[in-house]
Amino acid sequence: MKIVLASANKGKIEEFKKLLPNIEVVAYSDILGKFDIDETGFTFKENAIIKASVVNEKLKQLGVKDFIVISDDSGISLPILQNEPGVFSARYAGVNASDKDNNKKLISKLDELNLENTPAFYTACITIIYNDLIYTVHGFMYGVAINKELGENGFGYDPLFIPNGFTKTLGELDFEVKQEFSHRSRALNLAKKVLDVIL
Ligand SMILES: O=c1[nH]c(=O)c2ncn([C@@H]3O[C@H](COP(=O)(O)OP(=O)(O)OP(=O)(O)O)[C@@H](O)[C@H]3O)c2[nH]1
Ligand SMILES: [Mg+2]
Repeated sequence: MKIVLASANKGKIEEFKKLLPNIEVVAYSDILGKFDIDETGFTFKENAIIKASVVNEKLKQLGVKDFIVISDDSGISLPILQNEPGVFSARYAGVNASDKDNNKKLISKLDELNLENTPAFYTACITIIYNDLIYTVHGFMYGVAINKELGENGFGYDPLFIPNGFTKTLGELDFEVKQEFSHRSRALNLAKKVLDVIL
C-alpha cells in the first residue's frame, strides 16, 4: 500500500515524507506527470476534496492498485484582514506568485495598517480517499504574523509566523519544533486515526 500525495508543493511533500517515515509516500506527479488542478472551492475542505478526487480518478484510469490518496489544502488567515489570504494563500499576490511575492503582499497589508504584528492562524484540511470513500480532517496552529521575514526554514509564510508560546518565527525554528504542533501535523495525527480504522 502506498500513499499518493495530491500535492505539487515541495515544502508540503517534504513535510509529509518526514511525518510518515514508515510508509511509502509518492507525489502524484511521479506517477501521473505534472498537471494543474483548479482549486475552485471556497473552503479548505472543498479544495482538498477536489485535489484528492482528481488524482484518485486519474490513478484508477491508469489501472494503479493498492493506493491511498492524501491531499492537503492549507493556508494562513489573519482575522484583522477578514481571514485573508485564507484559501487564496498560495495565489495571494497572483496566480503564479512565489512565496516571496505572497509574503511581500502580506507585509504590505500589515504596513498599511501600521501593525508590527497581528494574530494569525494556519488551517490544514487533509483529505483521504481510499476505495473511493472520502474522509476529511482539519488541524490548526495559532500565533502572530509579523511585518518582516525572519529565518530561512520551512516554506511559504513561515518566516512571518511566530507560533503562540514562542518568540521566534517558524523560519527560525527547526522543523522538529514545528512538527510538534503544526496545523499539518495535527491534521495528520487525525488522518492516521482514520487510516487505522479503514485499513
Ligand atoms: O509558511 C507556511 N507554512 C505552512 O506550513 C503552510 N501550509 C500552507 N501554507 C501556505 O498556504 C498555501 C497553501 O496553498 P495550497 O494548499 O493550495 O497548496 P499549494 O498550491 O502550494 O500546493 P498543492 O498542495 O495545492 O499542490 C501556500 O501558499 C503555502 O505557502 C503554508 N505556509
Ligand atoms: Mg494549491
